[in-house]
Amino acid sequence: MPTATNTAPRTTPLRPAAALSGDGLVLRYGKETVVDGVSLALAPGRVTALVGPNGSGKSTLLRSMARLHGMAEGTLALGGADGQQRPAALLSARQFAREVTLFSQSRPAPQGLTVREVVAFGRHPHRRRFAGLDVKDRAAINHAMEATGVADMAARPVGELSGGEVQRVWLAACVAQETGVVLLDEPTNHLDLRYQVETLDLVRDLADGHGTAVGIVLHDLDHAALIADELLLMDAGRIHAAGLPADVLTAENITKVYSIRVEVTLDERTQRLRIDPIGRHSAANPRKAHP
Ligand SMILES: Nc1ncnc2c1ncn2[C@@H]1O[C@H](COP(=O)(O)OP(=O)(O)OP(=O)(O)O)[C@@H](O)[C@H]1O
Repeated sequence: MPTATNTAPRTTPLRPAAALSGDGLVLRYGKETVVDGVSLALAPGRVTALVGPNGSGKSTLLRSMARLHGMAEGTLALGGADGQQRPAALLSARQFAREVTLFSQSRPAPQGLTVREVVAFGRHPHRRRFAGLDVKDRAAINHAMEATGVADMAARPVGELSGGEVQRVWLAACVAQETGVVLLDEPTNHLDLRYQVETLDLVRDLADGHGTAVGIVLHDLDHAALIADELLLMDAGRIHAAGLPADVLTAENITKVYSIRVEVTLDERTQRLRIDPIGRHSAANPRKAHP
């Protein structure tokens, strides 16, 4: 059953209580509404992927879930271990940062800081004022650097790193924050093949190994199909379809939303969905096959 709708969220008894949920979210820039009445629930141990065309509202939705974009309408709630929901607005910035982290594309490469120092930013919400790093902080930082493949560059200045390396450093800072909810905006962008795969593996590890609720924006539909437990296909600020990847990523849905023909196939051996866009030069294009 879909967990994201354009109206009220639906729940099933089998589903764990949401770690973070948004209900009836209306998001604007000035007078322009860019997300229009979307509800979604991120559950512990599950990966929810947001896909959709450029400008469909994915990043704005993710930012609002991280309290970085004010809501014109709607509510945001955090779930506790007791199953109770608390309005996110009641938490201080520091309390909220112990529960939710956001990885976004717009993070700079801070000059004059080492990789380890940047990853240590992730521990800020857990530290007492003016206190140094304790044993738990150091363990979290080391683990995050290992998990994101930046441990070997721990002492290097971030200003000297490539774009993809800086991205992995910020991803490590998010992992070091040890939150129950992790929001990721296009984390595989700019990464080479190996680190794209390792980042997707890390996301699954967070969900499967730590029970983290993950919300992730992805452009690559093959990746989304591979990693997501649930998928939200956005179109012009609304949810066009939500549910299991195989139910959402149909040729009909993709063609409607992206305005391009596609072939969707299921690999019998691996049970993986494959989405092949049919471009003008594609062999699957009938006009190409029969000029
Ligand atoms: N700072 C801003 N000021 C005004 N409008 C904005 C701003 N940021 C985004 N928008 C508009 O809001 C809409 C949604 O943008 P958003 O970045 O959320 O979409 P997206 O689905 O994440 O797109 P993309 O796939 O290109 O990253 C777009 O029409 C965009 O032009």
